[in-house]
Amino acid sequence: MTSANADNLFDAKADETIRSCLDLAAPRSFFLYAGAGSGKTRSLVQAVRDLCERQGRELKLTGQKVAIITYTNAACDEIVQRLEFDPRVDVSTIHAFAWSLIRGHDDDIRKWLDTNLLAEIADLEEKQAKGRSGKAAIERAQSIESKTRRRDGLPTIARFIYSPTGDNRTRDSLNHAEVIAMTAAFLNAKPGLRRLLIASYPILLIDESQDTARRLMDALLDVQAAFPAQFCLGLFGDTMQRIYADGKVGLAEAIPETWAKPRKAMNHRCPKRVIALINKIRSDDDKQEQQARSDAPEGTVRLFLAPETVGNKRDVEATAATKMAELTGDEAWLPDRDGVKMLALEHLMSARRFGFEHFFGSLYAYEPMRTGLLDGTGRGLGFFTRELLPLANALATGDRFATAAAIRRTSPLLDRQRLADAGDKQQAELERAKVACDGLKVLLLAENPPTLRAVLRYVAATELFVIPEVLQPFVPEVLTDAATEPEDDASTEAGAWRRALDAPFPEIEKYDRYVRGVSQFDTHQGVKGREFPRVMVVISDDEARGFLFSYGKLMGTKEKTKTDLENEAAGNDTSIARTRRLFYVTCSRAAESLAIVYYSDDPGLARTALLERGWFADDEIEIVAA
Ligand SMILES: Nc1ncnc2c1ncn2[C@@H]1O[C@H](COP(=O)(O)OP(=O)(O)OP(=O)(O)O)[C@@H](O)[C@H]1O
Repeated sequence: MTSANADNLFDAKADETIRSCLDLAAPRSFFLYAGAGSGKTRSLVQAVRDLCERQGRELKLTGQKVAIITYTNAACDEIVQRLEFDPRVDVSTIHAFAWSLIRGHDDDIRKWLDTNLLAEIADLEEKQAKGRSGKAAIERAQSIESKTRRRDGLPTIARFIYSPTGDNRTRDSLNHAEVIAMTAAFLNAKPGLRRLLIASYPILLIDESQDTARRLMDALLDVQAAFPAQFCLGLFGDTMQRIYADGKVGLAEAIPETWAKPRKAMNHRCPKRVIALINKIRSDDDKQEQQARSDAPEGTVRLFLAPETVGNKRDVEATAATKMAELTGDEAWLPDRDGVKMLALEHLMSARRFGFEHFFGSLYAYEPMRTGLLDGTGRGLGFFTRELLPLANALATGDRFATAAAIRRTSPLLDRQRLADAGDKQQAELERAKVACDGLKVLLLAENPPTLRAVLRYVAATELFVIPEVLQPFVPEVLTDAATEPEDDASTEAGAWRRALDAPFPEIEKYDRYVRGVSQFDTHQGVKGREFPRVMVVISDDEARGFLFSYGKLMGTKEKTKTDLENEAAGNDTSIARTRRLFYVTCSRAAESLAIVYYSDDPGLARTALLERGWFADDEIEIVAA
């Protein structure tokens, strides 16, 4: 047997254990505990495929299914495809799965909401009584009012609705947290729902279980404890990769003795040098060590240090990328090649680097829009990304078919009924559409790209597309009230749009690529479960402005605070532990080479601290720009 083949079998025992657990006649629950790149997702897919081969007939006869819960919609699609759309398997996100269990239980939902809203209102009123007047008090009063209104309206709602991927802002809709909390509560309190769950899904597998909403995880653990012989709960995860606040702390310790606990110790993804680094990062946590494949390349890791105060961060990153190209001999590292996955700490850092900050930052400042902005479904966005952008691209390349297709889809100018009504003036109508497109092309290709506002007005004047309601206030030259909010009012949807419309049109394409996940950029959290040949991790505590993570503390340039020490002593999570886990996730995405660009408050001190800790060798650290 060649050594690479032997590597494939290195953790075969774990797969064998999982295989024996997935048995409809004698199910056994299990927790697969394994580090990054160890093939957890691969094991999951293989185990289900194998089960379908062995007992697929039984599943078909009983109508029972295997349920798989993944973390993201992209991960769902990936697994569905790898299982070749097998109808005996239901793959969904936790939110979609939870909703599938409780949807239609409208009376129970109403009762739960009523009790929950009452408790929330009581809590707010108590705070209001104690608190001082000011902005927080005004917001609390608004919140009390809207919750009271929502509670009063509950009896009139016949059917509650929910979209796992949407904003859920209508009065009959539930929000994400409510669906999770409700499902957990119903599973705890309603034996019928438990029985329905295990009868429909005798096997439930959860990928990335370390980040699964803890309330639901607890409820599922309880169901398993009540029906150990009828229900197999299979958890795949890595506690070192718990990066969302919602995940269950201490999951590994909560697993009952009776469960199988297979382990995998080989990392099939990363080169040797990256594995050595992530083993070091992990050594301050649970000390689990991974082994590289025998055919794994050595790989390259570099830490580029620069001061937080450096003038142009993009120059630093370009210098680092060029240096990586030299070191690895891999030209795909060169800055203009788009071959590197750039991981920033948060979305605004990506928007700044990729060049869509004006548009994105303006809308991102308006909190209620964030979910819709990040998945591209928010009000008004489709007008730019799904209607205008395809037309703009078609016009820019002179593709007449694509141009016709882009306007035919939704333009009122080519509306069938309208053309039919035009009778012998049909030709004139078609000519109007052509003239409108020609004018748009001139506008878009002008030396100075137009603002979104200019494009919006042009489209309204030519009737190329229907203007969505949220953008209508910005069409007239003399603005209506909604569009003339104070300059800095980011707390309203109209205020956010007013500023976003000042962005140049080319930002739309970048924004669109970013949210579709096909750009070079992503966040540290956004890439869990994925892998890329070349990864650049960009770190700047100042720029991220977050309080959840602190690379300064992790890298040894900032002291732990009193709260950190207290949390550590009490066994609670700390910002250092959180940051360490996030760093472990990002570094372990690299399949070939890894660059870390770290903007530090004290690069010299960071260097000394990291050398002492042995994370990097002396010649692997470079201080760029002073
Ligand atoms: N036994 C194996 N032989 C060869 N390649 C493997 C094997 N197991 C996994 N791989 C490859 O290693 C990579 C990582 O696998 P996978 O994504 O399933 O790991 P994971 O444990 O889910 O990772 P992470 O926790 O880091 O997201 C993939 O490219 C996969 O195809």
